[in-house]
Amino acid sequence: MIIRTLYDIAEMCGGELSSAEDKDIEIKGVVTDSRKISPACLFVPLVGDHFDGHHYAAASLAAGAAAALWQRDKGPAPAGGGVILVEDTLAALQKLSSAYLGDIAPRVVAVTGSNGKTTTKDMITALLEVQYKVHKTQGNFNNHIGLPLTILSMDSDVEIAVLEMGMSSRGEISLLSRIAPPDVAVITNVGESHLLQLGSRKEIARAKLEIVDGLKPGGLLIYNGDEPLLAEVLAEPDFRTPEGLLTFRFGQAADNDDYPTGLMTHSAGMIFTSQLHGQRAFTLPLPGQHNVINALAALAVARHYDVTEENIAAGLSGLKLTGMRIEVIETESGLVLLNDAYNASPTSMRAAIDVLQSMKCSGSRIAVLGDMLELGPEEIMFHRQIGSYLDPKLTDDVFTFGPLAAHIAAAASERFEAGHLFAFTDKEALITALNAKCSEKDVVLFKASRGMRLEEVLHRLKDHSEANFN
Ligand SMILES: CC(=O)N[C@H]1[C@@H](OP(=O)(O)OP(=O)(O)OC[C@H]2O[C@@H](n3ccc(=O)[nH]c3=O)[C@H](O)[C@@H]2O)O[C@H](CO)[C@@H](O)[C@@H]1O[C@H](C)C(=O)N[C@@H](C)C(=O)N[C@H](CCC(=O)N[C@@H](CCC[C@@H](N)C(=O)O)C(=O)O)C(=O)O
Ligand SMILES: Nc1ncnc2c1ncn2[C@@H]1O[C@H](COP(=O)(O)OP(=O)(O)OP(=O)(O)O)[C@@H](O)[C@H]1O
Ligand SMILES: C[C@@H](N)C(=O)N[C@H](C)C(=O)O
Repeated sequence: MIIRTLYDIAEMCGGELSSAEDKDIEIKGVVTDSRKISPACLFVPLVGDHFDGHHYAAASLAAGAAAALWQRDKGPAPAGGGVILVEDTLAALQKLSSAYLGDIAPRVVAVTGSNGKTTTKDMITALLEVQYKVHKTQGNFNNHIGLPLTILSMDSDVEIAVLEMGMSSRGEISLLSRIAPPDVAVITNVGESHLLQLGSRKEIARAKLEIVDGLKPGGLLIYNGDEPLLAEVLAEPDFRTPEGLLTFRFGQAADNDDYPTGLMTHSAGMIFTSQLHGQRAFTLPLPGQHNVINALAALAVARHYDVTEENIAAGLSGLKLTGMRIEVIETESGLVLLNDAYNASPTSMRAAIDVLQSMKCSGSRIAVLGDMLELGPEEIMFHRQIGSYLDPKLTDDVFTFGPLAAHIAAAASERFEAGHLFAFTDKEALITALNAKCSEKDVVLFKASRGMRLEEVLHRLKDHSEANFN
């Protein structure tokens, strides 16, 4: 984490010390939540949708914060610690993080895309950290607040920072790319996430390509070559191509720079070979063909940083994914739960259904699917497409949750026999029905947008299975 004097912090964030006497106060770390104060930290009050952090500055100083930023338009600053006056605390937080990153000067690998940012970030980190001191985005801290906090939590000896950059509107990734100029930028894919705000998939592709706005001269762009929209935007006359841009395309198709040449599902994940690695087989402790494609992007980063073959193998075998991304949970009774409940869009929903429908199962394959949010005016069509994608020969029962997901069930009814589709808008009723339906021989997939909190249903089924299944 950042450790600096208050004088240095003021210089780095463009602020002004309220009192010169405070210049030698030592700051250890940055906190934006008064409920999570750490000794000697800098408290940064942010103005949010529900609270104004400035109301908690005095309490933060009393709780052990050494100093606080204070927005000039918020009246008199609190007593009880050092104060740096700024015009805008969020802008100051971002500027401080950018200055700190410049001081430590690690290599920066930035990861964006509609689906797979967190997964691919975890994979890249797993491959690099065998050979380098790596710092990565924790959880999903990937926006205009999360990225600065990620950078400021980095230690001074980090060699490579793997930073997730998320968005839901144009301009957001450009800002993040300029806060943390990448040496390598990765675009996992272009799906349908946040179509509501972007309006078209081409606009989503343009938003993802904002990641090169901060790319350092001679930087490398690693992108999904199966997505024609990315190549189209890159070729547009008014696309601002960074100086000395290097590119690398990965994907399923054989015209990519790297692609799978062999792929097999096994009990604990996937085994694959790729064009660039000849006969060498990689074991991925994750299910899903989409994760093999993510792994190709991670391998491209590892090769760029000269990670040895043995360290790549060690990294893959030690891979630990952030939770709720097609997480396989084997309960004591034998019931298998696929926790893919962190988020959902049509592309990731199809990928998850592919995993469910490929799983060996002595009982029923059950899909519990919730609303996919922020898809814009064609949201019903997208949900109906998922219903049509489900194969009644490979998925035995479908439970839907939410008003949009009801359209999944409606479309599936054209192929599924009666008695296998169950639509709910009440979470407790869904839980009761699902607990009654499932047995220890089943495999159950859970997938919905973050806003549905579908993991709550998974946890209730898990508890029920532990109490009632033999
Ligand atoms: C600002 C903040 O951190 N808010 C968090 C807070 O929200 P809440 O509504 O409760 O409070 P306010 O925001 O109004 O509070 C303002 C500040 O006051 C502080 N405070 C409050 C009360 C108190 O007693 N003391 C205080 O000091 C407070 O801490 C604030 O600083 O709590 C919520 C629940 O924990 C948090 O969810 C909320 O965090 C917001 C959403 C946030 O942006 N956090 C980032 C650190 C972050 O990166 N969060 C990620 C999710 C990022 C994300 O959604 N990414 C998108 C892509 C980007 C979309 C972009 N357009 C966007 O806006 O995000 C994706 O698809 O991945 C995470 O939490 O995982
Ligand atoms: N390449 C991919 N194609 C389709 N789906 C994917 C891909 N990679 C991951 N997924 C799925 O997308 C969902 C989100 O994965 P992950 O959290 O890694 O992506 P993300 O881009 O960080 O998502 P978010 O933007 O919601 O934070 C999970 O269900 C995961 O299984
Ligand atoms: C928080 C926002 N970036 C997001 O992921 N929205 C999804 C669609 C959701 O809320 O579920």
